[in-house]
Amino acid sequence: MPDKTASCAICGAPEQDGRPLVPTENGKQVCFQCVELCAAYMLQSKFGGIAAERFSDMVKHTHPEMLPVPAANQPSGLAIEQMELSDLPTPEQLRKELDSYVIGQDLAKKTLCVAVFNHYLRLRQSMDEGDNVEIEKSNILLAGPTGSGKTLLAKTLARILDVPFCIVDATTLTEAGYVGEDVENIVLRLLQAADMDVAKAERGIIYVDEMDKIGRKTQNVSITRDVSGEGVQQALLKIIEGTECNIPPKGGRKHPNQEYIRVNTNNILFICGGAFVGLEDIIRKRLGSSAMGFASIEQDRGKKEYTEEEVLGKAMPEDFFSFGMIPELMGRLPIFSPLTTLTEEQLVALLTQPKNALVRQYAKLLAMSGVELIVEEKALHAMAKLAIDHGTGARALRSIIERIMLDVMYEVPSDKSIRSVTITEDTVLGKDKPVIKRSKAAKA
Ligand SMILES: Nc1ncnc2c1ncn2[C@@H]1O[C@H](COP(=O)(O)OP(=O)(O)OP(=O)(O)O)[C@@H](O)[C@H]1O
Ligand SMILES: [Zn+2]
Repeated sequence: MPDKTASCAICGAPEQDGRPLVPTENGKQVCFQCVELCAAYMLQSKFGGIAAERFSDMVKHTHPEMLPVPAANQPSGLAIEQMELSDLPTPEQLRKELDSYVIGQDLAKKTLCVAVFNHYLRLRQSMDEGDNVEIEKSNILLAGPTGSGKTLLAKTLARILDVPFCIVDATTLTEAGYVGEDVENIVLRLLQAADMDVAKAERGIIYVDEMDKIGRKTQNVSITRDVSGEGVQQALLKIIEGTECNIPPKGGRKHPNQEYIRVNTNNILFICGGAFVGLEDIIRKRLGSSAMGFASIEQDRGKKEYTEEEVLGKAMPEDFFSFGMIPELMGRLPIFSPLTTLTEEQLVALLTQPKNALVRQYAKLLAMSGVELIVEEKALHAMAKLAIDHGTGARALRSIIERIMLDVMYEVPSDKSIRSVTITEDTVLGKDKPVIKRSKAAKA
């Protein structure tokens, strides 16, 4: 056992708040933060940021006593069920937190924060007895182009609230009895994300992606059953509106004589997302050319043109019917918010501003070898333009920057003389190499 006056052999921090130091083989001790830092560094350099993040997540569960004590009054990190009403982050606080991870998408952020806040108010209320005004669950539908941040928004909110979260691809689901994934399995996923803690899972968030791909195909004259369409929507509907599920603990097919875990989906918040390509046109058409069309007389007289976000913001349930969405399901997704295509400026911001922005990640990796990374403004714009050409939103940025940084990341660790690396517009366009500065000693 470490003695009372022990301190970390790496950073010198004393043992505090009953957080034990980790004994090493030579009799010294290190603090857990240093252990975690080293492990995260090794994982990150070998397997990337995801591995490091997973490791941190795992530590949270296996060694909660080792973690820094959360600062008082900090909204994030507290389990919802332990929160006093005054501790529940307000929509405004949620929004601020989201802003440090997600660029743009103002309307979606606002809508989500209000909806999520109300959802957890509802949850608290259902725990109070003798109440008779029942607040209905408000699941959320997000529509917007691929790589615009739908999944990121849902995931980030779940992390801020510290509730279990899982992502499900709607196209992999089938109704019970068909080949594919049973809809109930998505509840199992959430349960797994909650470490099989049923009470915790029942307060979690499930993000269902690719909702626009499970439309019923009425136009289809085929006599084969519509396995991926309406049936899946019906099955989803049941879970979304709230039902008692019997989950086989190992997943897969149900067997008789198997023990099930009962999970009630009443308080699980569903956020559904899809690209819904063409939605904007459908809404413009419905609203009529006199109201918003390109050739409208008002517009000729100088009335402003409606933006993508403004038009999508006027979406009604019936606009989704032409995607084959069944009315009952739309009725269970009463809150809707559009996301917009990220602009060049927003993509540039995305590269540099969020806490885990790509450029920041590379800068940090290089800094660990004592090398400074400089990315010129023009280079950032060139990357954004390339990403726009790809048409996959922010998703293209990662592969673009990875390609640019490959040689640098390869060379730097074995060349101790390198002091800084500058990425120019020409580097991005493939016309030139990154500009590398070396220390004077090495030059001479
Ligand atoms: N608005 C944004 N702000 C910051 N990062 C973003 C934003 N949009 C997308 N990204 C980045 O791009 C990646 C893909 O985004 P995301 O998975 O949220 O897209 P999506 O809208 O869900 O697309 P899809 O419909 O294809 O699932 C994310 O990992 C995220 O880092
Ligand atoms: Zn230390």
